[in-house]
Amino acid sequence: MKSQSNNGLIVDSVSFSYGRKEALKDVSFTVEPGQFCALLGPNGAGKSTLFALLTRLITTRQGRIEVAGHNLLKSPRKALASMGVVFQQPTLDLDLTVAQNLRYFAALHGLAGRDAATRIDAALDRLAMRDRASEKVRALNGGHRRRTEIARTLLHDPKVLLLDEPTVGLDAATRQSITAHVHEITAENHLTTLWATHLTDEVGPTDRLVILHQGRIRADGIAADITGPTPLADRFLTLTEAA
Ligand SMILES: Nc1ncnc2c1ncn2[C@@H]1O[C@H](COP(=O)(O)OP(=O)(O)OP(=O)(O)O)[C@@H](O)[C@H]1O
Repeated sequence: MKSQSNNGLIVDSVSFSYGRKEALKDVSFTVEPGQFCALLGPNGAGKSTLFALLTRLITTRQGRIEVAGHNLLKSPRKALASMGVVFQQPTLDLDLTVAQNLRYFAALHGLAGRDAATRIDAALDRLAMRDRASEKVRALNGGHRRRTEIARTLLHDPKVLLLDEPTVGLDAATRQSITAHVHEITAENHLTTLWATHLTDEVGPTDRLVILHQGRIRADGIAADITGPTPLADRFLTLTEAA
């Protein structure tokens, strides 16, 4: 996989250690534009460490990361500008309305006036949140807060979407609806989406699937090809039981 490039996401031979603790060991995979890729791993697999590297909260010189054709180490601004991120912990201001949260974020990206308003309306429409634009986030349930965050991350027209366990704490129906929204957005806008989760029911048979365990990739391919006739939950247990 050396030195090839695409407009999606490339993770090439990436390793990272916290002191002597190796959290990622020679991790390589690529996600193409238009693809929804589930990054599935149990607690401690290294998902958050990989997200921290992808968003440059931490850095490593071991390996290469490319985002929408931009090398994260050499062109961090362009790489980060191409990226939309939903972190595991919600980052909305609870005392602002949905629209105010989005307006603030748009301003951070240099978007204002009619352009910002149009983008905000379109993003809220996309997540079926337009009728809640003037509600304070504090009044929303967990699912609507997550939708607001996903709408917010679409405002600057990112090419690559990163979502770190975005359904944590939500009920099954809400998780299903948010997963479906993100699949649709990925296909419609030809986005490259990386969705970290430890829940096998969030992975569809046609999804791209990367299974991470103890910092190493245990499987990479289309989910149905990885599982064969075995249910994913069972296959996942087998792959992650092996040390
Ligand atoms: N700051 C840190 N210092 C030392 N070790 C760490 C640190 N952060 C994470 N680790 C270790 O690195 C490994 C990977 O952790 P990471 O949080 O990336 O996994 P994860 O897949 O995101 O798990 P979770 O689903 O529990 O968030 C784990 O063994 C964890 O204990």
